[in-house]
Amino acid sequence: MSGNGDQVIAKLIEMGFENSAVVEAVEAVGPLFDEAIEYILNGCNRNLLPGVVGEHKGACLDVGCNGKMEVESLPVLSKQEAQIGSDWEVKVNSLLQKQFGYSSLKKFQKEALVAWLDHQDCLVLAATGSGKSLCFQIPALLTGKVVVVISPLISLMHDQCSKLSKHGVSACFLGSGQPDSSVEQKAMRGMYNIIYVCPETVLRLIKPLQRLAENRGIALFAIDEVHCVSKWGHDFRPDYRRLSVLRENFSANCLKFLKSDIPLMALTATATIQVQKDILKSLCMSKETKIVVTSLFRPNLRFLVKHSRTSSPASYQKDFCQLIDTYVRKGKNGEMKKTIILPELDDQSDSSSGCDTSGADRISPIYNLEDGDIDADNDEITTREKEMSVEYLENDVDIFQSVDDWDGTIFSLLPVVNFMGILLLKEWDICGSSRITDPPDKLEERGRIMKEPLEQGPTIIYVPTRKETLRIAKYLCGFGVKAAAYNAGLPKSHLRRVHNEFHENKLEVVIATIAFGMGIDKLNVRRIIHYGWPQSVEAYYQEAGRAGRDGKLAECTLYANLLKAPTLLPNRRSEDQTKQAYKMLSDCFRYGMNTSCCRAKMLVEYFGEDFGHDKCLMCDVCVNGPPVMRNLKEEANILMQVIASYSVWKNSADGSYDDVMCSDIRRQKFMEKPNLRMFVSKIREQSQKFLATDLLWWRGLARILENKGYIREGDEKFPGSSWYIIAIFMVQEHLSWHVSLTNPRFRLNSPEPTELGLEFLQSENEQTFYVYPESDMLLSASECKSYSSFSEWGKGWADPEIRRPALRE
Ligand SMILES: Nc1ncnc2c1ncn2[C@@H]1O[C@H](COP(=O)(O)OP(=O)(O)OP(=O)(O)O)[C@@H](O)[C@H]1O
Ligand SMILES: [Mg+2]
Repeated sequence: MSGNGDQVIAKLIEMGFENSAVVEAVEAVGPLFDEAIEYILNGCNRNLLPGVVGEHKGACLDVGCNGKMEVESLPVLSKQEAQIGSDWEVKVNSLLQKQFGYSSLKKFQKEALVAWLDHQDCLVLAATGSGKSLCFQIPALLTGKVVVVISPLISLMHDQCSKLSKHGVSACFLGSGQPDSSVEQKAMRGMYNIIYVCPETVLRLIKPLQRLAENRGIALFAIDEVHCVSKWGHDFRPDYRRLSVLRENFSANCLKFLKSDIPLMALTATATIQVQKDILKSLCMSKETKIVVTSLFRPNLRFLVKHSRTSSPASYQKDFCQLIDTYVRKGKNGEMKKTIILPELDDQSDSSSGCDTSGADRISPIYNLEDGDIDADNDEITTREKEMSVEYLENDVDIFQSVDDWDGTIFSLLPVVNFMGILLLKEWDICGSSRITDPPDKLEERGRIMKEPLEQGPTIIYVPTRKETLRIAKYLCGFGVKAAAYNAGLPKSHLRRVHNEFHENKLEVVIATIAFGMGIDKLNVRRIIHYGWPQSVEAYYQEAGRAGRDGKLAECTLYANLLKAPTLLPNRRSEDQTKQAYKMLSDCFRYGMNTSCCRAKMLVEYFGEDFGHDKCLMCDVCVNGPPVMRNLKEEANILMQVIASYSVWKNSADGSYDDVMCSDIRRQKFMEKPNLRMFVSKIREQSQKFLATDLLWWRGLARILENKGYIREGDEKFPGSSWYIIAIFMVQEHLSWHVSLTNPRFRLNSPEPTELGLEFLQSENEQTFYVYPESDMLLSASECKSYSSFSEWGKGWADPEIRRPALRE
């Protein structure tokens, strides 16, 4: 990043660097942000300050639930340079029981600790809710040294501090959200066992942290939610990328008093293989980094996808009827609490105008609102939203229960050699409670669990825009559901209250944007609803991971308009980031379109895990079975033909395409900007049989052909992209084939048949092409009223009676 000198100076000062140091750095390196930071930090290296800043007195300060500090004894085994003997496991188990009330470490936690004991860097890839936090909390307790945890959200840091405080562990968080200005100084004098800090702040604290390392000692740098490092990930935070300074500034080379580099421990639940590689490289983690991997499979989560137009009151009525029923109609003993008559709503009406809420408590979806507090029209989820969520802070949240019902049952332990030739510990660490303790291959047992009703518990509804959080909250409140909106544009007082009441089980439903997600550790969330397309599979799985952290059955439902391709939410992105964002959106779209593959399998395999089974037996695909396979040889042939002949024509301009292009203008347009619509109209001109076949249907077929490797995007400049999804955008937005992403000159070429595709076209003997039609194909066929050879399809799909038997052996 570079900018004008004043801007760079202002930003650096805002980050907390000293005025004089900033000015000196910018004078030395020019208005270059990264270089200036490096200059300042290197300056730190040159001028390491000796001496004790503060004395560690064997006492620590806890952030109590009221925000006050209380002095407590340090639960440490010894002071600096603790001798951790071979009996470390015994010590850890005793600490675990004493401090947390857990009986033992989970297998993956133990592996991460072994790496740390060996002074090794470690990358922990473990499922949401599996207990990654403990991997970096234990080293602090075991040594009495400080653990510095880099975390992306202040709300998350605060939650963790509050929870630790409940367990009698001293912890604090630093940064813009810290109301007490003395905490930072105290932390740098070694008065807390665990310091949570956001990346922006850690960059400015390098020098004091080096002093801390010399005095009390730093046992470990933990980088939580480390997928934020990677621009290939779903939640890229540029400041995370600068964390390579930790390796540079806390190595034995740099700090002579260290015997070995201070180890780095990086943790996440949602990193694809590409992201994992990027993390290791970006953080300059050691070549010897130990990678601890658990299965990302969450066996107690049931995944479903449902078609809904979303964001209209008519859809709310259809989609939330059951939810309202769950919370409002059933009282404590199962009897009706109050009668709510669901009103007939018309699509245009205001979300709650037609609701009969007589007798229902009127609940406001927003607390403490003053006029002008909400900009309901601000639909954008911008970088600012994330920043605001970073700024948001609760002072009085201390509501977590101490629960010990997560059992690390290991199903298999198989070493796998990963992409770097590093030995991976691959384990099935199933986070089940007593209700779900069986491995996924015990079909009958899982089939039984699947049929059981969900227990009582709250719901989180994720929506793409701030406006929708308000609309849906208002709609649900209108029926007496205790619901509240949560988005970063709302006043902090409201957000604090929602956070509190959600954790205290006073709220039944929270309707949130992405501002309410990462790391939230509430045990009994029973439903996660995504209302509208998520931006990526990673974000989806991360948010879905808030459900069922008690190990009991929970449901994750994606409601999306399966007839409409998703769109990218506005955000500032570079060209590369935009391409990547489209790629991730396209993967998410595939997940929604899928009708034949187990959803849990699709999700975990997205992250590079071999699921090892065909079915989870709980998701909608496993339960309902795939639709009937269809022989689409004829349809595939004709689509391939028009694409292939276009490709030939484009290369040789032999005029064959002219025959079907009626006007010069159209021909010209097609020549320059071919799109699926035009291919389809060409098919319609060639064959009466396909006159009524919907464009959406062809779109689905094109996707299947691409998946089979029969067609591909011709432009190598856009690797990994799916041309079909771009085509969808174009069809919907009436855009040209020349897609303008961030760079208007960016150009996509037309799809072309692959060699495999050409072989397929020529294979006269190959009479069949059986495929599972996907969601858009089925829906478009079922909605098609006029003549269509596919008109029976939708019926087949909708009617379970004529679906495939659900659970095949
Ligand atoms: N060894 C253990 N035994 C029993 N329970 C544990 C153990 N370790 C952690 N837990 C529990 O697991 C739950 C989830 O822990 P944590 O928040 O660390 O998960 P996480 O892996 O960081 O999830 P996410 O990826 O969503 O942030 C916590 O409620 C914690 O109490
Ligand atoms: Mg976590």
